Parts: sequence; structure tokens; C-alpha cells
Amino acid sequence: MPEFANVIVDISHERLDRTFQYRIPERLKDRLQPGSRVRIPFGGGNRMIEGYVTELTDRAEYEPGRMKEIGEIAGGGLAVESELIALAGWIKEHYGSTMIQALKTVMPVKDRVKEKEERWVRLCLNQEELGAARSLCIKKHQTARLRLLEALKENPRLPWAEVAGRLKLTMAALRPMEEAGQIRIEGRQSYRNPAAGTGLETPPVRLNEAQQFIVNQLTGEIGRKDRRPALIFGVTGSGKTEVYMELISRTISAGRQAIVLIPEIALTFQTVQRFCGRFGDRVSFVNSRMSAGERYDQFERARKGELDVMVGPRSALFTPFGRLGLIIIDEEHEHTYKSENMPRYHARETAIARAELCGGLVVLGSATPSVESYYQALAGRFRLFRLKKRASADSVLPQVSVVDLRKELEAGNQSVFSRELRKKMESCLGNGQQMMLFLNRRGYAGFVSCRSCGKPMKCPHCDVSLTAHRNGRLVCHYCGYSVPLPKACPSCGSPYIAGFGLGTQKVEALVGREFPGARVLRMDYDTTAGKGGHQAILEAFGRGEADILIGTQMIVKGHDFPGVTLVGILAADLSLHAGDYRSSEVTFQLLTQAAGRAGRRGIPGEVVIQTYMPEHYAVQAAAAQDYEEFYHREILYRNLLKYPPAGCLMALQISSASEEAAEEAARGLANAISDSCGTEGQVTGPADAPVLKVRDIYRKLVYAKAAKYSTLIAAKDRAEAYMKDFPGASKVQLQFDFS
Ligand SMILES: Nc1ncnc2c1ncn2[C@@H]1O[C@H](COP(=O)(O)OP(=O)(O)OP(=O)(O)O)[C@@H](O)[C@H]1O
Ligand SMILES: [Zn+2]
Ligand SMILES: [Zn+2]
Repeated sequence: MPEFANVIVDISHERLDRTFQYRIPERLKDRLQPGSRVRIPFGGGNRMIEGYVTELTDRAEYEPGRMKEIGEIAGGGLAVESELIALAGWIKEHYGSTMIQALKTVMPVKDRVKEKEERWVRLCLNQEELGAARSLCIKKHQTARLRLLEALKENPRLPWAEVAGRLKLTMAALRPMEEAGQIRIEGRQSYRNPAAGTGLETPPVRLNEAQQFIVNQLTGEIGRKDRRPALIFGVTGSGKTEVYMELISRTISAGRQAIVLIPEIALTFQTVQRFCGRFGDRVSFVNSRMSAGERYDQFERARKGELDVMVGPRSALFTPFGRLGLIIIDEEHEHTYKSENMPRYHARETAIARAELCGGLVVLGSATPSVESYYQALAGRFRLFRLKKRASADSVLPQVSVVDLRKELEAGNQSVFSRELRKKMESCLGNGQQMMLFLNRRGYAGFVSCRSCGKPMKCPHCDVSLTAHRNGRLVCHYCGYSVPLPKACPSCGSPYIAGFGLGTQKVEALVGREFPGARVLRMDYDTTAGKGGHQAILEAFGRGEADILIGTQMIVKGHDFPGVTLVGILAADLSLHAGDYRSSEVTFQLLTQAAGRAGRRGIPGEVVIQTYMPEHYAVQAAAAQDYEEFYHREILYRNLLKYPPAGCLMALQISSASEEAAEEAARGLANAISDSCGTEGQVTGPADAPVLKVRDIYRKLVYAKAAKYSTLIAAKDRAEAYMKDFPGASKVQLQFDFS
């Protein structure tokens, strides 16, 4: 049992940065763990305060003789804070980070600076009353008041900054309006519910047999006995969301709370509305466009018991519900569930860890489950449920055809539109229907391929695509292998070797040239930069304001457009060459989802997949909408090369402003972890990151593969120890990334 405990004394504010170390008295040894609430002497005199143990350690931070002892374990049972601190401890261990980083991840800290700015003016009148109030203002020549009422008519809740700034109203002018009950001035504290008023009362649908079966298996007697995570593998539109809502409803009836994770991009107004329609005021949501203060408020409401359901992206997983009973992860295969910042936790694994702490259930849902989850399901570690048919009878799966772009080139067609796609576009436009053109640029990182045979240049050691670097060489970012750009294709001898230069703007221009009458909307990172930008574009398209929506992967996620009958996938293979062992999986998911956008109501949809690699199993399986076939082929590859889930993979990212220091540390780390793994693991690198230098910081990568996660955790500990002794440690940063 460790000798010392780090204790945090104030978890709600910026003091999260600071822990205090105490000695653990003999009588409390074996009784403390991360999350334990304790009473400790603090400051001068005999003052005792409460704190939480964040970490148990054998390393004294200062002279142990001068260290105070923990007083006692505080009563009050398992506060949600204890649960979250324990979870932070798990994250730290499992993903490699400092405890402070982990704590900040699970306990969003209130941002005090923002608090003051956030005041709002809200309209409290209905249409009729507003009309009367405006007439009165006109009669009395109260122009400032009138100006405000006009603005509130457009937007019933205005930020204070705008009222005082652009509208030029003073507090003196507002007070009488507030007293008359026309408006309310709200502090951020009273900013109750971002979802208020969005719900259209919607009675629950009658679940079909397949849906009901899942609900029965996961609740009641059976559900209580079997607490394994559940994977609902259901085709798009099969009614997964209805199942989630029924499960939530039963969770609430049992006096517990639910968290629903939805990828940010799919967290649309419609989604929020659907949950509000069912759960009214007891549901709230968070998203990344909210200020830290707004998010904090919603978490506070959850902590105080004002809510039963929280909907949001990855970070909503840490909602401080005291009696959490259910965590749902929709679209569980989405890569955004993995954090890109330290600690690089995965929401799926972390949800399972939290559910274990609170005795809750985890339910994952997807039309294209991640290879990891399906693997766990087949191994019996997850319970597997299927929904094979779309829930509404008039909705049928689309007709998919695959076009070989090499043949188009042979036939003299140089356009980005194949002959088949062009014909279908013409008839779609002729019938007054809508289409989506999807340009697959996900993971695109400068791979190079042969225009004649379609083959990408690959690393002979890692079976991933090589990446073109500025110096004209092709580089593998897993192992560092590099070759000069070949003059002829190693497979077919053709000299047409090139990177891929098609962007959405270019597609838009080409559509304009080839289909002059068509109304086009484009959605990519440029057009969606503003707040709610992508929402506005989707809504315009949904209202039928354009015939064609052109976009990147943003357009394929969970949006339901009844008018869309054709989906064209312009370059299906781009994501196949992302230089990552997951690239086939990502491609299969994107293609399947893009295809699923066509023909969701009545009219059968058509999908054209254009590709240089029609024979690739990811393309074939997506065209056939056959997940099993894809999984079967993919897992062979993962097994062969021991990539996850067949093995475990840890990446070390070493960054420094000095390339020399980064290189030296990376070499040392590679040796250290190689030593630690022994014969249990395999270490590759150091190699340059796909983008070596970002903002003048050089980044090197070292990978370790092992059959057992524990081997990698031991290697991680060794790497941390190595860095402690590394002479240039202050110049070098080390981050871990597990997958
Ligand atoms: N039992 C049911 N009876 C009638 N309609 C249903 C039923 N279940 C679902 N639906 C309807 O079918 C449509 C698709 O359902 P839902 O959104 O729940 O599916 P999903 O699997 O979550 O879809 P996606 O994969 O797009 O997220 C919705 O319009 C929903 O209201
Ligand atoms: Zn070739
Ligand atoms: Zn390689």
C-alpha cells in the first residue's frame, strides 16, 4: 500500500491545478482509493476540511517528516465527484497522462472570466402582447424601446452586449420594461435550458418486434443479470434512436439518469428536438459551440438533479449525474469519440469504465460498427443485437453501382463524372429531385497513386500508403521507410503517377460548367466556418433551395433528406490511402453511410460509387451493403499484421522545437520501450510524423505493438521514467496515443 496520498481540496474552481500531499496513517491503509472523500488538516490551527484523494503514491513530493496526516474518511458515501475522480485515475493509467490532465478532462472547470459577460435580455410577451407594446412605444415616441422590441421579435433572446452596444439601450431604459413584465434580464446563472421550447410533444412510437426484443433483453430481469455492454447493429433508419429513447425512459422510471453521446456533426436541431419532444424539460444538451460557462451550467443542473438526460458529444460522458444508469453511444464507430488532446481517451472504453464504477449499462449503436466493437461482440464480451430492416415500410435500401474510373480514362472520358453518373444526374435533375455529390477526402494526406492501374505506392513493411514529402520522397510514417518518387508505376509501368488534386470548389466549378441550370450548395470547411454554418447549409438544402449538395464527409452523417434520390461518390478510394491501418474501415463506413443517404422515403434511391479500385473489398462490401463481408476481410488483415483489435498499438509522439532533441529522445524512447516489451512486443520507428513540423515544432513517432495491453502499459511507464532522466526533458514533450 502506498505511503502518500495526493488530495485535491476544491474541485469546482481553478484550484484543480493543485493537489496537496498527505501521509496515509496506518489505520487508513487499504481503505483509500482515488476518489475517496477525506478530512484533512489544512492551513494553520486545527482547521479540518474535506478533500478528495486523487492519487496514491510512494513518491514524496517533499520532506515526509513535515507532511501532515490524513484525518479520516469522510462520510456521505459515493458522491459523483468520487466516481469522476476514480474515472480520471483510470484514464491516467489507461492512456498515459498526468492526473491533472485527467482531472481537467472529467471535471470541466468553471470559467470565471466569461461569467460576467454573459447576460441576456429575453422577451416575455406573446405575439399579441408584443404588437400592443410596439403600438404603445410608437404612440409615446419611445424609440429605444421600440428598437429593442423589434430586435426581440426576430430573436427572443439577445446577448447583453448587443443590447447595450448595437441597440444602444441603457439599464435605465430597460428597468421599466422589466418591471412591466415585457422583458427579463437574465444572468448566465438563470440561463436554464438551451433546449427549452424546442420540443414538439411527440408520443412514443409503438416499437416493432425487433426493437421491443432489444429493450426487453436490456431491461428488467435479464438486463439486471447481464451487464455486458450492448452493441445494436442496425441499418440506417432501422429505429435505433427509438430503442434508445425507450431504454432512457425505463432508466428514468427506475430513478436513474442517462447520457446520450452523439457525434457533434450529427447533433442537429432535429436530434435535440426529438429528445426534447420525448423527455421535455428533463433533457438538456451540450455542444462545443457553447461557451465553457454555458456547458458548466448544464453540468451543474445535472449535478443538482434538475435533469435526467444529457445529450452531447464526447465530453458529455462526464456529466456529473449521481445515479447514472445508462450511457448510449450512437454512431459508435465515429472517430471523433477518440480525443485528440491529452489524455487521448476513447469515449467508448471510458464509458465502459464509468459504467463499471456506477453500475450502469452501456449501449452502442451503429449501422457500420467499428471493427473493435464487432470483434468484442463476436468474442462475447459485448451483447450483440441486430436491426436488419428499416423501420418505416416505405423506406427501401438504395441501388448501388460501382464505376471503374480506369475504364473511363480508357474510353477517353476525362471528366470527374463518369458516363453512368452523368446520365443519372441528368435524369435526377430532369425529375426535379435532389442529389448529393460526395468527395471523399477523409484522411487525405498526400498519398500518391498510379492513374492507369489505380495502385497507391505502399510501404513494403507496414502495408500502409506512403506519403509524399516536400523533398520529393515518399515516406512511411509508421516505420520511417522512404524512397524517391518512382518515375514509373512499380505495378504496371505507367508513367502517370500523381497525387490527387480534386477539391470541392473544383467540383462545384465543374458542375456549373456541365450542368449550367442546376442550383448548387457546397459544404466544406470553408463554407461552414461560421457558427452554425453547416446547419444553415443543410437546412437550405432540406428546404429544397438547391438541386445538388456538394461536400466532404460532413454531408454523409445522419442527415435525412427525403428529396435526395441520387448520391454520387466521386473518389471513393481517397480514404483508402490514408496511411493508417484503419483506412479500409473508414472508407467502408463512409461509403456505406453516403449510400444510405439516398432514397429514404418512398422513391428508391440510386448510388454511384466512382473508384480506381473497384475490386477493393471495402468498396465491394459497401456497394453490396454487406458489413459481414467487410468485417471478415478486414479482420484477416488485422490478424495478420497484429493491428487492433487483434493486437494493441501504442504510439509515442515526441515533439520539440529542436529536431535534434526530438530525434535523440525518440531514439532513446524506442530503445527503452523495446527493452521493456522484450519478446512480448514489437517496436518500430522513430519515424517522422505525417506532417513533420507544425508551427515550428518537430514531431517524431515511435510505435509499439503487443498482444496484451498490459505490455504496453508497462512500456508506457518505462517511457515516462526514461523522460524523467532525459537531460533535455524540458525541451521535449511526450504524448501517448493508444488504439
Ligand atoms: N416502431 C416504429 N414504428 C414506426 N416508425 C418508426 C418505428 N421506429 C422508428 N420509426 C421511424 O423510422 C425512422 C428511423 O428511425 P430512427 O431514427 O430511430 O432510426 P435510426 O436507426 O436511429 O436511424 P439512423 O441510422 O439514421 O440514425 C424515424 O422516422 C422513426 O420515427
Ligand atoms: Zn500502375
Ligand atoms: Zn513502413
